[in-house]
Amino acid sequence: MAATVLGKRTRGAEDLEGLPVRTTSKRRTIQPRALRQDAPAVPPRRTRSTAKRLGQHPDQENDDVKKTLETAPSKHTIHEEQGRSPTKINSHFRTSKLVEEETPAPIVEFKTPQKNRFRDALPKSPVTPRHRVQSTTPTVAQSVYSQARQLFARGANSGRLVGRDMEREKVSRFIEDCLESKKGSCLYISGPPGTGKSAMVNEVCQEMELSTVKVSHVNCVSMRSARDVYSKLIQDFSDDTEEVFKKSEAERLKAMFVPSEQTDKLFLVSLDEMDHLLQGDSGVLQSLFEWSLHGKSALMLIGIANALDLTDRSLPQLKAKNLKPTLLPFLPYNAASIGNVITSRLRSLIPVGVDSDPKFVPFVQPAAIQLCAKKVASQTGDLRKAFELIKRAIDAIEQETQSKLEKQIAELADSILTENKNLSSPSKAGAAPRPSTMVNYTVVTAPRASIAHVARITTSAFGQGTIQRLKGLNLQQKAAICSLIALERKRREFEVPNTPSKNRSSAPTVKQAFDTYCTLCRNDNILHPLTSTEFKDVLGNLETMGLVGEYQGRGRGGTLAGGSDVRRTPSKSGNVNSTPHKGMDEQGLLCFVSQSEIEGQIAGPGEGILRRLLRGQGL
Ligand SMILES: Nc1ncnc2c1ncn2[C@@H]1O[C@H](COP(=O)(O)OP(=O)(O)OP(=O)(O)O)[C@@H](O)[C@H]1O
Repeated sequence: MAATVLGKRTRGAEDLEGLPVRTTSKRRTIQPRALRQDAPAVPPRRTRSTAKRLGQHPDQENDDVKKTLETAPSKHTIHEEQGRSPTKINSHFRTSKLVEEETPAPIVEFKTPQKNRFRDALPKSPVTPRHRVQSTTPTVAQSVYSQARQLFARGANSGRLVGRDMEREKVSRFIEDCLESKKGSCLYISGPPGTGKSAMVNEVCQEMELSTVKVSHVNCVSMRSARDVYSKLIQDFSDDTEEVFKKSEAERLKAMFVPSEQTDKLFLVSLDEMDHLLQGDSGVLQSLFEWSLHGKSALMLIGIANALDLTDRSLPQLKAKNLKPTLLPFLPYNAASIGNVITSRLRSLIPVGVDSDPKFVPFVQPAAIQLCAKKVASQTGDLRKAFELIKRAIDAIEQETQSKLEKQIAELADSILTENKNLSSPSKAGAAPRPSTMVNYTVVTAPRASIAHVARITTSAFGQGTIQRLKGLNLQQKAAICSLIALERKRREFEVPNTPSKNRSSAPTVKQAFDTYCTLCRNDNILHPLTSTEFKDVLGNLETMGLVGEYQGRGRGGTLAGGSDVRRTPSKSGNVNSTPHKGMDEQGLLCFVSQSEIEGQIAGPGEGILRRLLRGQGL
């Protein structure tokens, strides 16, 4: 027996000779080739060139090799050897001293394989996905509408604030004055939610040179208690760890904000939603205001909340001490300002260099923006609400466009199948219009949300159904709706059934609506009609309520309700304020109220008049 490097005892050549061959294990019966006396040595491989050098014909050489291979143990034998455990092979070679001497083979190092042979076969072990992997359809997920939607998502950073120049100026001046005088002060900004207070303070602070000032923006909603504000300010401003155990946080802050000695250090603290601090210890807010209004103050304090009189009401001691913060109220946005913000955000999506009409607004038609703006301005003036509505309008037009495309594709597939069936007819496949896909649309060409989309959305968003709004109408407003419904019904009756008619895809104009209204009113002197201007004002009011809307034309695959008109002629699209007025007589008009809805709401005074108008006799 001989020992292997690993100390395992293996059988030497001598031992092998004396031992009986076990027939049960085939592997063990096979002797190493080197030990087999009958095994001829495998000649070294020779190439054609070496054969030539030796003066042999290459084919003769091949013959020799063939013969040798016939007599030599087959490759299989070698495989069998290779199939052995490397440890065994290793020990085998070490014990074959004789062989080593005769044929000095290169030392081959056999590594003991790890148990798991294929452990490292893959660079990363595969993991079975736990959830269904969803493949998103690029046409929908990455459509051109996505970027528009993102612009109106909550917290989206979408460029500089639009308008609010006076407020911007006041905030900047407050900070500049403090910097110049090297003295702190206090500014209290109030206003309803979504009026741009926080955004304005952040923007001004970012745009100003405040490298010499220590700045901290605190959102008081995120503070668990009023005292947490102290901790936050200490954390942001103080690097003096020595005083931690000597003084309270309030004392340390006071020493910083009202320094006993003259110092150039200035601190800027903005407290957003600061009314939250009043729920707990109002002393914290009181102290901060007092420090900022102190004669030696180094604290520029900007407090932000909704209530205009918060400082007077909740911090009465300030008044008692004759300390008055500068007040800056942010008034709610009016319809024009809301419209401007939305328009400017949408227009920011038009790529630089794209030649477009300066009045063109992508994704949402100007009239629809105006309706949204008017709606929001009449309710809260909260820009966030307006953004939400526009986002939903974009969703709606995207879905509508997508389903239209799918319908077109289905129709195209149908027509191809029909043509294939009828092989005798010449193929028109080449002539069939190819439906475009969502990815083919650009910011400029994508169908836009219309006033009808926004009307539908505002109706559900403001929780007031059509019925509710109809109830609040006066007689003339109801009369206008009744005559519009009568006119539309009459137009439908004149249409030839089952033929795509021009009439069906167009809407009555404002002029037609007015003429109809006058005709119906004068019929048996039912009602004294309004003048044209008065009638248009009535339509304007109804439009603001989302009961009627401007017809936007058919455009690219547009529908009566939500069609897109990508590039309308300036004369039509120039009407940013979509309220019908003089010169807009040819403007198409849509009524979003159905006959059954108005019928249910015309009970009471003037019911007879309205019913007769609705019947449309004499048209
Ligand atoms: N003039 C503007 N131009 C563009 N975006 C604006 C404008 N005003 C407000 N916004 C946007 O409206 C959203 C709400 O603004 P902000 O948070 O500043 O309102 P706020 O008055 O502080 O409301 P709250 O009182 O609820 O905190 C933000 O996304 C902001 O970017």
